[in-house]
Amino acid sequence: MEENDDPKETFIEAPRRAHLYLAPSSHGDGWGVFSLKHISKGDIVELAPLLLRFPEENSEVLKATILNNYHYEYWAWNGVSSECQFALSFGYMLYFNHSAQPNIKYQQFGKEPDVDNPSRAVGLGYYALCDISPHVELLCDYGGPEWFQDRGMTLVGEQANLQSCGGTSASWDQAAILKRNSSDVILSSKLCSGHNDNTISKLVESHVDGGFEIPPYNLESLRSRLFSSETQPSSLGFGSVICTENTEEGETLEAVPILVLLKSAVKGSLLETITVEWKDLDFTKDLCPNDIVRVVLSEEVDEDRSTARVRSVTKDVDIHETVLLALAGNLSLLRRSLVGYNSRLVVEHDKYNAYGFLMRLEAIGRIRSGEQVVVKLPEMSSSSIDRVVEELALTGQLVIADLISN
Ligand SMILES: C[S@@+](CC[C@H](N)C(=O)[O-])C[C@H]1O[C@@H](n2cnc3c(N)ncnc32)[C@H](O)[C@@H]1O
Repeated sequence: MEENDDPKETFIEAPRRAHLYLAPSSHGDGWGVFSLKHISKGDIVELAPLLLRFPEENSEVLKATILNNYHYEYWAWNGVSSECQFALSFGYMLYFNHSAQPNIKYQQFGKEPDVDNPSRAVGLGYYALCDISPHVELLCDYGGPEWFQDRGMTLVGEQANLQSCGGTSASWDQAAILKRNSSDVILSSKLCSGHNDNTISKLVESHVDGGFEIPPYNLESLRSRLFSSETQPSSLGFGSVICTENTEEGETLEAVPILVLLKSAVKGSLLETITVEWKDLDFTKDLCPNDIVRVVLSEEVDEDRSTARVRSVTKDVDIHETVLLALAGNLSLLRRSLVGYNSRLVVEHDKYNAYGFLMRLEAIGRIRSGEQVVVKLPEMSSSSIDRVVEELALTGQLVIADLISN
């Protein structure tokens, strides 16, 4: 490789602790996940909790939105039979693209909840199947081409000259690297969601021992997690989002792509706890002339349920009918508060498609390294969350849970 071809030169200064970043993928026209640093075979590349157990009607809701392209499915015992349930992940794992020659694979930590053990919670950890060079896209196997066929999508990138474990030649995804430049690379620069090496080794140990049980969020703990003005982070687990370096007023703590959902789709579901409404946000530009935004939805294209396919469609809707969801990175795990906050969410970008919007977390005042990051949230959002958590407490549903109790 020629010296001036060094792909690293086209990147923004490496961030401090976050090794993963998002950039345009060579697999499809959306984002993909890349690593700034060399990853060794067996390393855990990402670890995040799962939001589990969507009630059946919410699973249908999920399928009718863009989240149909992002959820995980798992089988849970309902006391009589096993049933298919939906789960959503946090962190960057939401943005891993598919390859039949994957270089990462997931491992589940913790055991799924069931009727006898409703307090269990689960996390996912992705680990490297082989050594992976910096700036090579991290790709997992969605379970074959059927995943794309079911959604009426075209699978791309299988012939690309990629480094993968089963792959042949190139150690760099050259085409993708040349396509990128610093302005379209998103770095998770200054946050970590409370997991550290110690947490990871404990998780791995627990898994080897056959799983563990975790206390669920109940009404009280969820409310305090999201709305408390308490500034002391919990020592372990995913509950607290911590700033990893000194940050000045107005600087970006993290920027992630967001998904746009219809408000009617999330109302009353678990998703309501992790979404933000347009009116809760600050906008850096006049984004939506005529208040119209393009949303990606799903629709069933076959009446026969045994062969039903769901495909993505776009629709122009009024922004007041929509909510935004930021699952990648740490934004959905932030503690939200009406008081004692030190950051705010800002929406930035001039495109309206599902891959275009960026949600940026900006520091209000100076934030020191090690400090918990708390985001400002207007009062109205808390009432809807109260309703949801009360319902959850009544039905014993799990919400995002710490993987390790303190
Ligand atoms: C879980 S998301 C992955 C992140 C996505 N690229 C994004 O920007 O949001 C799954 C979606 O990524 C795209 N995708 C993933 N792997 C692909 C592949 N090998 N070929 C084409 N599209 C792919 C499809 O649009 C799919 O619905």
